[in-house]
Parts: sequence; structure tokens; C-alpha cells
Amino acid sequence: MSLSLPSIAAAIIDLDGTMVDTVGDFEQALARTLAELELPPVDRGFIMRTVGRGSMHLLRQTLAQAGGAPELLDTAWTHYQRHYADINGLHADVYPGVLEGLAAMRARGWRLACVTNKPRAFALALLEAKGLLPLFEHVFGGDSFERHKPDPLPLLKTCEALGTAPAHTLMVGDSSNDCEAARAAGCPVVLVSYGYNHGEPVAAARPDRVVDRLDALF
Ligand SMILES: O=C(O)COP(=O)(O)O
Ligand SMILES: [Mg+2]
Repeated sequence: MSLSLPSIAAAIIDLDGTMVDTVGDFEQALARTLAELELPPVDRGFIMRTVGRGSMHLLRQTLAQAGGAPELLDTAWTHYQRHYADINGLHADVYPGVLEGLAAMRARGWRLACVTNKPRAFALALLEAKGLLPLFEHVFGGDSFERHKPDPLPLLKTCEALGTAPAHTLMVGDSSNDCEAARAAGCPVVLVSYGYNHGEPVAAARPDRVVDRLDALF
């Protein structure tokens, strides 16, 4: 599939690793959760390789990495949600070029939606804290639909909500999850080079284009 920008009417933008560098938030919330369970913290590299498949996946992997018993997962989840809500956005920065890129999309008349695997309540609070929320018509999280990315369902549902055909709705993300979901939904896809792609170069996912900044798309 080749990317034809003039045919695009809307964009679905991923959050963690694409708009906001949230590793610091994950690091803090996980460290506090593990400390409460009397377990050692995990390192930043592990978090960067593991993030992207939803908070429950991250927590399950983290618990295993820290040597915690799988039976601790429910308790850990309760702690994690409380800690994440407390620090959400405090250790996170909007990447360079994001505001400019989103403004350029809006200037072209594109409709914008955010689709993340983060729980929706955390995504809304983070977008609000970073001043990005007013740019989006819809925000959907990992708990908004029955299945999350890399399943195409969230993208198909978002196209329905936007009223745009998948072929005219550009997915912009940072990982192979975003790319797989887009391919299966029939959306063209651009990946940013700077996010979290499970430690792999994004080009390996074979998106329609790779950009180093969101505003480099135009
Ligand atoms: O797994 C996460 O919570 C991050 O997800 P995202 O990259 O889809 O925003
Ligand atoms: Mg991401």
C-alpha cells in the first residue's frame, strides 16, 4: 500500500511512544507498586521493550521480571492503578514536533481520534494535562472495546465513530501493534522512529512510511 496524503480525511493517533514519552510515568508507577509488594524495581530498558500491549500485560510481565508470584497480579493491579493515577503525566513529555504535526493535520481538515492501549481514563487525564485533549474528537483506550491493538477492532470502531472509511483514515503509531492493527483494518499507516517498538526497529513492521517527527509527515 502506498501512502497518498491527499486522500486522507482523518487520522488515528497512538498515545504512548507516539505523542507522549511516558516511560518515566511507567517507571514510577511500577516502582511504587513493586515496593508495596516488597519486590525490587525493574529497569527502564525492560519497560521500554514491554510497553505497548496494555497496562495489564506490562504489569504481568513486570511482576514476573521482579520475581513476584503470578497470584499477586490482582493485588498488584489495584496498587498500580492507584499509583499511576497519582503520577500520571508528571514524568512524561510531549515529543518534539507533535503539536506542530497535529496542528498541520487539523489545518488540512483532518478529523482526529486517539486510540491507545492505555486505560481510557488514564489517556484522557494525560491528554488533558498535556493540553492535547481539545484536538481530538474521540479518545479510546485499551478498555474501550472487547479487544485492543494489534486487533483491528479499535481502529474499525474509531473509523465508524469518525464516519470515515478505513482507506482514508491514517493510523499513526510507534509500534508493530499499531501497524498490524492498521493493516488488518485496511488503514494506511505511518510509524514514528522514536517510540517503543519492543526493542525492534520500526521499519521491520513495514509501515507505509517512517517519520522522525510527527511534523515531518508533510
Ligand atoms: O500499552 C500501553 O499502555 C501503551 O499503549 P499505546 O502505545 O497504545 O498508547
Ligand atoms: Mg505506542
